[in-house]
Amino acid sequence: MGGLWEFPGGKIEPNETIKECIKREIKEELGIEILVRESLITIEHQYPKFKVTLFVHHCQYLQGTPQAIECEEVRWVNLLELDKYTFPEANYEIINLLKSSVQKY
Ligand SMILES: Nc1nc2c([nH]c(=O)n2[C@H]2C[C@H](O)[C@@H](COP(=O)(O)OP(=O)(O)OP(=O)(O)O)O2)c(=O)[nH]1
Ligand SMILES: [Mg+2]
Repeated sequence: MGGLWEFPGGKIEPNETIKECIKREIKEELGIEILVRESLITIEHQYPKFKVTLFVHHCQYLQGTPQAIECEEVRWVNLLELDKYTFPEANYEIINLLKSSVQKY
């Protein structure tokens, strides 16, 4: 979404599971291998012009060096640093949940 930071991911293809989709998108967008783990949350969000359902999973890094293959820039940040970045509206629920599920810093 123009000018905003996003978590890597993308649209599900026919005959693909959510976990397969996440693994494929992370490979396509960042060039790294991950293990897709448990669901964190599913969010339905209505933007002014369209509606999305975001299936958010915990993921474990396996191997590779993250590269900005399909975006302008990639950054690996911790939860505190996330506050410095502007995300699409639907993402704030994810970020708040991540923060509340981690021991207070
Ligand atoms: N990837 C991603 N998409 C998000 C986030 N937050 C959010 O609202 N979205 C929305 C924007 C898009 O409508 C949709 C995901 O689309 P996408 O642009 O990543 O899809 P894609 O990788 O398959 O890309 P494309 O084939 O359309 O170019 O979800 C986020 O943090 N990451
Ligand atoms: Mg994408």
